[in-house]
Amino acid sequence: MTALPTHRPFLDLPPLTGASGTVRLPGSKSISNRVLLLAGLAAGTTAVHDLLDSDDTRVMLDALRALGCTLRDDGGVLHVTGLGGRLHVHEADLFLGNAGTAMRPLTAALAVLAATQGGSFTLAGVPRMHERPIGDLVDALRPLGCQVEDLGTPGYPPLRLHGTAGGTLAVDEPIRVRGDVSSQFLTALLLALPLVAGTRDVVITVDGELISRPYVEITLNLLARFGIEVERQGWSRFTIPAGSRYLTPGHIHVEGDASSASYFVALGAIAADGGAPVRIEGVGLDSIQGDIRFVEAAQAMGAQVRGGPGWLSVHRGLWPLKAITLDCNHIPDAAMTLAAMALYADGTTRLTNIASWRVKETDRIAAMAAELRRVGAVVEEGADFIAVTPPARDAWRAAAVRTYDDHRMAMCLSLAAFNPARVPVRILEPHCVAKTFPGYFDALFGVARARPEDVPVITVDGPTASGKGTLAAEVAQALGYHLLDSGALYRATGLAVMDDGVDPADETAVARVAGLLDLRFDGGRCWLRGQDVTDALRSEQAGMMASRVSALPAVREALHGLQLAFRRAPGLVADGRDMGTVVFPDAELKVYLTASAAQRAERRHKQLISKGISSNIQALRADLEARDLRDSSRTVAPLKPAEDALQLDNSVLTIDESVKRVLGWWSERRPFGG
Ligand SMILES: O=C(O)C1=C[C@@H](OP(=O)(O)O)[C@@H](O)[C@H](O)C1
Ligand SMILES: C=C(OP(=O)(O)O)C(=O)O
Repeated sequence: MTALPTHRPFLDLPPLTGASGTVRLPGSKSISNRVLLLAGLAAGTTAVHDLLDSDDTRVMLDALRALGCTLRDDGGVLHVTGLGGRLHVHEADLFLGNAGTAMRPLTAALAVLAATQGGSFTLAGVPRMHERPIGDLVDALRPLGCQVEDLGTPGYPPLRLHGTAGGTLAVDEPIRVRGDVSSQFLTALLLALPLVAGTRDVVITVDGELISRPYVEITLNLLARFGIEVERQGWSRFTIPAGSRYLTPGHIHVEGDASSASYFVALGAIAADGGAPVRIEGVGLDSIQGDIRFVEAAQAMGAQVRGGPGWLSVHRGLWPLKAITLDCNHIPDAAMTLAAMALYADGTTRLTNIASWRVKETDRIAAMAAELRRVGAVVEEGADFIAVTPPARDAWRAAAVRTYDDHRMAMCLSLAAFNPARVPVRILEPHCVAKTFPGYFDALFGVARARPEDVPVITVDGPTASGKGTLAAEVAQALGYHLLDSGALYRATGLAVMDDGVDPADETAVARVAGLLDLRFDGGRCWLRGQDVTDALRSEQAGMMASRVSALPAVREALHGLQLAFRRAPGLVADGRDMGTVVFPDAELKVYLTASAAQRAERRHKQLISKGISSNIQALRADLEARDLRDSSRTVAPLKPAEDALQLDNSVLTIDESVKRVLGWWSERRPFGG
């Protein structure tokens, strides 16, 4: 399982200037949750390849598990052994988060199963899910004989579905469902009703105009993969033939998510102007997802897109982008990305026929209008449209934008960071991307470029054992910034010098070792020449050696470029001894961390004891004082606070208190207010 993003109150994006490189997309949410349900209803085992791992699929997996399906992860391939249409568990309380693709289809499937085999199931979600309509689906199920009880506001989750064994359903007459609020109600019936199509055709008719039609095509496509060939007459009559049974295809592959692709198509259109394109892998022009047609909309705005099976490649074409007016009913999710692209258009972009935006993760028309205005755009909204006029160059504002627990708000608004005014953007509650794209920001920073001088840096300098490593790591974690433990570079040089038997006093030889340092930081571990040296770096011996080699000017010079390269979006926290004075003299915040020698000796003593290493506190203190003296009296980059550094004596502060202090200073310096 991939790690879900850390919960942090905000993520600041520096002004971004360009983009190129490759993004590998996570799996499609719509395909993943349909495949999981179909595999869960079928007999036998289905091997699902490239399944999306996100909030929406986790709630579906939890539900299947609770219902008695067997799930086995085998090196990234999920083997789902289904129920074969027979309930194994007759009572369960299911929590479905904010996943429409879990709530609606499971409601239909469990209503039918409970009504025919007996059982009682409650389906609930997050508070917003309890504001998302489901009445049209309930209204379709009740006349069949399904018992659906409203546990809250009628027409909305939570619901209880129950029934007694041996019940039959009235499916001889066509089953009517409204299609103008969400296509997921029809999808839910199509996925569930093969359960009762044993001896007769089951017909579903759609009342009212069906919206979001391409999602119904995904449903039909995947039903066919599971052996069920639904006959469709226009968009108003669907027949599930008598004798339909879910048959596992054995293996099934989930395409990359076409809605997730839209952010990178937009990125290419806005920012890939330097030769190399933004390449998107995992979804291509052969996709079965309707949102692939976002590509046409992006092309109409000026994007240059090429593509093939499983890939897209995007360049900037027209600039500024061309404003468009578009009926977006066929691409309700990706259309939000057009609203963000509209920030860079040559006039007013008008997106119409998007009333369903109002009943999704949030009221997306209202939310998008409010947040685009916050960055400076002029926005008009109506019941079913939004019209966006970009900010004039000097009207762009550094804004803290709200995301309303809506993944797409966070991803769309990140595109505002390419503004010509070079103002940063603060994304509030950025972890909401976990609904469908947990790694979104990493993917974005993997391809987006910022000018180094626009990337914010916080430096934390101070004497040995002052706790700067811990403080810097915590601050970096809180802000989602990169971390440079510059001491580790010197320690690693020290280790490499010992390894190679180089004389630590031979400046030229040591500098050569430093210049060729093959060092990699990854997930809190550090590899030197392919070997994990995380613990070795912390040894007293490495520390003493670091202090010696770091006094050599040629060594400091050799490591300088390496250190500068850590300054990458979204930002950097750099800890060391000369970060604020020499390496990042333009850092926005410089902290000089101190603690009394007695305190530092005691901390180091405790640290060593906890590792089972005995030590003498007096000797430690003498060592520290000797090192302080050597570090502050050396001629190159002596240890001293930068003139503009803020001093923090943490002798009597807890780590949390120190972190809070630094984050407080930081927020005072940011342009977002509050
Ligand atoms: O069936 C699906 O997978 C979906 C259908 C669409 O919803 P509506 O039919 O409610 O527009 C879409 O917005 C949603 O993200 C996924
Ligand atoms: C509307 C969306 O989700 P859901 O599947 O919960 O309807 C979406 O992902 O944009």
